[in-house]
Amino acid sequence: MEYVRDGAEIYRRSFATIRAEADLSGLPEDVSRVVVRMIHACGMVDLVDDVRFSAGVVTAARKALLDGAAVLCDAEMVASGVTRTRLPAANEVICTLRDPAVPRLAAEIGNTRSAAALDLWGDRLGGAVVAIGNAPTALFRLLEMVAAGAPRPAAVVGIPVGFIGAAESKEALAESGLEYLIVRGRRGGSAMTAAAVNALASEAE
Ligand SMILES: C/C1=C2N=C(/C=C3N=C(/C(C)=C4\N[C@@](C)([C@@H]5N=C1[C@](C)(CCC(=O)O)[C@H]5CC(=O)O)[C@@](C)(CC(=O)O)[C@@H]4CCC(=O)O)[C@@](C)(CC(=O)O)[C@@H]\3CCC(=O)O)C(C)(C)[C@@H]/2CCC(=O)O
Repeated sequence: MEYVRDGAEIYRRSFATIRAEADLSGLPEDVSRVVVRMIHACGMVDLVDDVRFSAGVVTAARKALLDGAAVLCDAEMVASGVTRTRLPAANEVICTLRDPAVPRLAAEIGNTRSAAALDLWGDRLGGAVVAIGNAPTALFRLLEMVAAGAPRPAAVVGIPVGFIGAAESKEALAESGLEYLIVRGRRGGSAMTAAAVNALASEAE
């Protein structure tokens, strides 16, 4: 069968197609590189219309990663999607969702396991890069924790997907004063979020 078999060539053509079809003209170059990779992960060139970000998010996330910050993820799917070789300082990639304490914590706080898992991030939250790609309740919980005085992360890639709470949690992040990158509305997901972290982690495409 006739198809492209060279991985590097597939990536090159994909990124060229995205840059030809997506209107990236309203984005600063550093954000545009991240959005290209997010589009690459989901195949939707109109995603760019819904991307919102704070002015310093790419600089803040990149500096944090260069300084060795951890990447804190809401779901194993996000953590699995982060390409370790792209991380500049052998950064830890952490997801606490499967910790045996999480179901009990969730019952105690009356929230989902995804939200309760954040309570195990502890001191690692200060200066970290947070990547939330699945659970709106995890993003809400992060904002509650920061509002209650928890250490502030360096940047938040907040792209949970879905119908219940996804849009609202992302709007709340944009209003929080944290450095943020979101996709407004229902769209999001673990693959797109991991792709954003991978773009933030490395200058190279
Ligand atoms: C309500 C939940 C939603 N899940 C979505 C989409 C996907 N979730 C997958 C998987 C495998 C997981 N989802 C959990 C996080 C699970 N999902 C929920 C919760 C019930 C509540 C989260 C919330 O509303 O904020 C949540 C369980 C919890 O108590 O926190 C997961 C932990 C469930 C489990 O396996 O135990 C698990 C995460 C596994 C991991 O660590 O990676 C899907 C693959 C669905 C599937 O299995 O078919 C899919 C992945 C989407 C993605 O790109 O990440 C929604 C749509 C996000 C939804 C929340 C919003 C809504 O409108 O319903």
